[in-house]
Amino acid sequence: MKAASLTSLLRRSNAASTSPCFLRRAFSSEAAPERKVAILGAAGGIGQPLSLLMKLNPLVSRLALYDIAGTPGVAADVSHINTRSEVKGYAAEEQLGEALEGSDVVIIPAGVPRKPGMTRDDLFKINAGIVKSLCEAIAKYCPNALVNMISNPVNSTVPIAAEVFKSKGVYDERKLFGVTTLDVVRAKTFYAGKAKVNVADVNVPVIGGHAGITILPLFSQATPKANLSDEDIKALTKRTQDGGTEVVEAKAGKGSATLSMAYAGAVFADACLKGLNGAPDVVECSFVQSTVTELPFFASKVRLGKNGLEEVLGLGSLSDNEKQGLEALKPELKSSIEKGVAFVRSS
Ligand SMILES: NC(=O)c1ccc[n+]([C@@H]2O[C@H](COP(=O)([O-])OP(=O)(O)OC[C@H]3O[C@@H](n4cnc5c(N)ncnc54)[C@H](O)[C@@H]3O)[C@@H](O)[C@H]2O)c1
Ligand SMILES: O=C(O)C[C@H](O)C(=O)O
Repeated sequence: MKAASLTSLLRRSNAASTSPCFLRRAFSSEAAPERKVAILGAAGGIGQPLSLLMKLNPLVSRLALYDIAGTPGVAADVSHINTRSEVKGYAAEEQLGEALEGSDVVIIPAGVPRKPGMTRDDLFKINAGIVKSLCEAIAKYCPNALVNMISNPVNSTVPIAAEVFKSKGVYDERKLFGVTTLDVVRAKTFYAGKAKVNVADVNVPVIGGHAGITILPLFSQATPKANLSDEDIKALTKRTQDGGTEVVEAKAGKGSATLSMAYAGAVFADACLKGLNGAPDVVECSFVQSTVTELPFFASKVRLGKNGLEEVLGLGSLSDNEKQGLEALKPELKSSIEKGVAFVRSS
């Protein structure tokens, strides 16, 4: 596939929230401001295709690729692509500061993935420490950057990041995002298949968190409307909640979703960049600090703008099953959030 057609794919994926007139300006690199994006974990299963997709994004002028292993090869490879951004690879911990300095957006897919039989929470032991140390560096070198947290368990790693930033005196809730876009991507794909509508026209909000039943797709708000039975909606909900496990099992020990996640991560980072650049009506779902429920963090539709998170949007009206799903997810989400907070406070 030619680079031009991949970038137009990214363009189309966000077309619902932007006017065609804006798109013409935003995707002309001459008009776009300088923006640095850093990817931490850039040589991994997600990191590599995500690096490729961010290299294809004309809103990026500098791309910093950081990993503790394998970065030089990935950076050299990606840097040969004839698109706007200048690529630099950073391979060792002492180079992390330089990788981060001046970043507008930092994307974090660093950490271990699941194997069959594991929950996302089983990754906490290893990934909590990785995320904590990376966030300490972000607090030091680019405290104003928007942080896009991909590393699992997202329900805990986002609170970990918040606590680290608070402890360093740099926390700004408008800058921290748990990336739940893959849940939306899946919900759209599965809904389009069942409803037999064009997937490019589909919108489905997904709320809650990013693990099992904490992932709550709101198919009652899906558009275009389709006359699906309760059984169909239940099956779609379960498939969306189990989407990650479906991939983990299919990969049979060789990791979890990487390509679809790279796509989802690129869509969300693109939305952050558009917001920073002043595009109107940039709306995505994300796991953020929130007051829409009694939980301190929650995924819902959010509006992105020049300062990052401009507005956490309400949940809208829920079906009875969705209301039950919302109450059912709260205890698990609460305990995952508390686990992340406690990890930082006790260390
Ligand atoms: N949010 C989501 O929807 C979503 C989707 C898929 C995967 N994930 C998560 O993303 C993470 C990465 O998955 P993957 O498949 O890319 O794993 P991977 O093992 O293929 O890659 C992880 C990369 O992180 C690097 N890394 C480890 N410690 C690091 C550190 N301290 N600093 C910088 N880099 C470091 C490794 O060297 C490796 O290259 C996992 O935790 C996975 O569960 C999240
Ligand atoms: O399922 C996983 O472990 C990875 C990721 O969270 C996903 O949803 O694919």
